[in-house]
Amino acid sequence: MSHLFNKDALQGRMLFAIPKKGRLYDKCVELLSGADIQFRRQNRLDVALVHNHPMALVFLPAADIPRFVGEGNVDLGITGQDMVAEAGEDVSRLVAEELELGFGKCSLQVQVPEADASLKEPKDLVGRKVATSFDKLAQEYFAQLDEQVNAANGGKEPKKTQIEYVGGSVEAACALGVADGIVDLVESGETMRACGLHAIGTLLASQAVLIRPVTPHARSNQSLIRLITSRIKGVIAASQYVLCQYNIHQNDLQEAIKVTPGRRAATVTPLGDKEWSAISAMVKKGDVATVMDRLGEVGATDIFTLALDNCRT
Ligand SMILES: Nc1ncnc2c1ncn2[C@@H]1O[C@H](COP(=O)(O)OP(=O)(O)OP(=O)(O)O)[C@@H](O)[C@H]1O
Ligand SMILES: O=P(O)(O)OC[C@H]1O[C@H](OP(=O)(O)OP(=O)(O)O)[C@H](O)[C@@H]1O
Repeated sequence: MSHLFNKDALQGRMLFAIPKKGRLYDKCVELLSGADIQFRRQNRLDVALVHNHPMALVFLPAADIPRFVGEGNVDLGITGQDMVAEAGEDVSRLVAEELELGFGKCSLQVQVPEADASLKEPKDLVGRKVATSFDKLAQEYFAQLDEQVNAANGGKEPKKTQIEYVGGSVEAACALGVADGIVDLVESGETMRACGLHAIGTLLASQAVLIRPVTPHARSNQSLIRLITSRIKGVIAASQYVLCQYNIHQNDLQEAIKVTPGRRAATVTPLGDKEWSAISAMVKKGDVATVMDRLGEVGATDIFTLALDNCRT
């Protein structure tokens, strides 16, 4: 069998980088399936050829994906916004965010032991030790705080926060005496609480994103990139929206459309009874109950919603 990492096997194929493991992996596989991107990932292989398109999936560490995308080694990629930010300005300026994917939502936060009453805000860590896997972002964040604190001190005995890189299990650093505080990701807060930590500051909020190079590679198959991007947008929209339908009297039509403006515009279909129209419009899943209440108030009848299996936006 020829090796998939052999250049010839990938020749002429659009390359799509996917996190090889971790928090984003399962959601990415689900998304690829929704977009009908068919592949079989062989055990231990980090490249999979796609059966039904001239493309290949490249499974890479989430942290490396911004650079591979920015430098045009791959045509599309999925990673976290935190990873793009941590890759630094030299990389992030080469990366265009095509779409927020609505999963992998978390925040990068400054956390300290709850028991340490001397640490109430991030500035209290100035001059002390902070452990993190996000050393670039933490350096920038604390460099600013150091400057503020030192300026307020009139330049006397300037302090510098020490950022310690750790590759994982960052939450253990305080208990192990490695650091006074940490900068790590928080979603539910369970890990943080289980370790007796609490958050005293936020560096950024993040979610998974579809990214592409700002300057596409000359070899890139632009029409396939557009097709795959549009399919992914459709799968994401279908997961975030429902279709809302109802009937409305002409006198109430304008008010009802204000409640359901749709993504671009609501579809208005005349009914047999000329004074009435049927409306269909996409509504954000989280807004459905309120929108239905409001429609009832403005006189809509026969209001219902339909789940979207897939769509193109
Ligand atoms: N608890 C979480 N909730 C939601 N999204 C998260 C969470 N933790 C991480 N992420 C997102 O997933 C990305 C990858 O994180 P993950 O912890 O899976 O890293 P990894 O180093 O690739 O995998 P592993 O931890 O298995 O080594 C992060 O950059 C972030 O965008
Ligand atoms: O707020 P929570 O919902 O508890 O999530 C936060 C945890 O998730 C991430 O780690 P992950 O579990 O992915 O493993 P890792 O520490 O090996 O990166 C992050 O580093 C936190 O430890």
